[in-house]
Amino acid sequence: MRLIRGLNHLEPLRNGCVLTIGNFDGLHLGHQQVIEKLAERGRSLNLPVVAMVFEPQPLEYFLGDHAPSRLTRLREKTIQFARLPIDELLVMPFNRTVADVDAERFIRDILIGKLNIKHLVIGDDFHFGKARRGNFALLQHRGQELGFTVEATHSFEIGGLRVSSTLIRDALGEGDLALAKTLLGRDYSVCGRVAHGDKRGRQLGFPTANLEMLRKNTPLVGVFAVTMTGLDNGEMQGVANLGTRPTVAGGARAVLETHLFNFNRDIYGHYVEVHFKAKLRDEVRFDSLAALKSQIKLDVEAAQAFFAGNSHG
Ligand SMILES: Cc1cc2nc3c(=O)[nH]c(=O)nc-3n(C[C@H](O)[C@H](O)[C@H](O)COP(=O)(O)O)c2cc1C
Ligand SMILES: Nc1ncnc2c1ncn2[C@@H]1O[C@H](COP(=O)(O)OP(=O)(O)O)[C@@H](O)[C@H]1O
Repeated sequence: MRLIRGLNHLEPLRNGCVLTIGNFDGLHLGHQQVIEKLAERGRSLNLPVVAMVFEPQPLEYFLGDHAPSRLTRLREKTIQFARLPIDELLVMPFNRTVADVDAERFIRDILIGKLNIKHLVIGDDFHFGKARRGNFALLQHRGQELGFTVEATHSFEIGGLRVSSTLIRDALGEGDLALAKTLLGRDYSVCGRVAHGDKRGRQLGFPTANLEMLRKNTPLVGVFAVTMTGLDNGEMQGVANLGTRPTVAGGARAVLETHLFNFNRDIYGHYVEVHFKAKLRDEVRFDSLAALKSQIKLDVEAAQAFFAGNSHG
């Protein structure tokens, strides 16, 4: 998969492509199905498979802090996309200029001029262009004139539930990691680079690898049994706190802190992925560091019990 940031970095696709456009936040099972179907189309037409995402997501541009929390930041989306059968991920910066492009021009200059689309897959509620005037009907119309077909994605259901980013956000908000996993097709995870903290963890006896949650807000808070990948020794088990650390007055922005079992290495600067396996409890404010330390000891035991139970069945 090639990652292309902005149309300026894209040579016009002379032979055309098959395209889908969306937010793809979370790359959940519904998204994965859309990509699989698009890839089939690409194979039968012998054309490259392209996905277009906007960054920031349009709602974030318009609503700022009031936009729904993100499941996946761009880098995480990129990692998940790379696991799917697509050739190009086209990331379009979303700003006033893009928001103001009128729908006809978006079709003419971008979809045809640059991408030369032959087949397009979008949600039937997809709107685009200035004042959101572009929609499915317009695309179908222009498709007939300009020589491309348009297909609506069908909502994908599991056990009667319509898979959506919103449903996953709600599941995470309730700490229902099992439901999130069912909808995502994998454990919910967060990626990032291990950063320096306040060096308090070591004093407490529980060093923690810290990932700053760079997204504005996180749908998930609490203490969890987790695994970490990205280091050279495979999947490692640990316990993690995701939140604002009220005991040490952490700050407004959430941090993900992972204490790994039976591990004692400097991993600052490593790019890792933390996979959430089970929620152990909510984050609380303790009156003293001693009380926090006793609780962390119990959390470690609870997480180890979870892993021990799971390995037997
Ligand atoms: C398993 C675990 C559970 C935690 N639970 C809480 C908590 O409930 N409330 C809280 O304020 N901080 C909690 N913390 C965060 C600690 O305050 C934090 O790890 C410690 O201050 C070290 O910070 P540092 O890595 O910046 O040095 C928890 C940390 C771990 C590893
Ligand atoms: N078992 C472990 N789990 C997590 N990090 C560990 C562990 N052992 C050593 N480390 C290292 O120690 C660092 C965490 O120590 P800590 O005192 O919490 O410092 P900081 O406040 O900078 O996070 C991690 O970033 C990592 O490099």
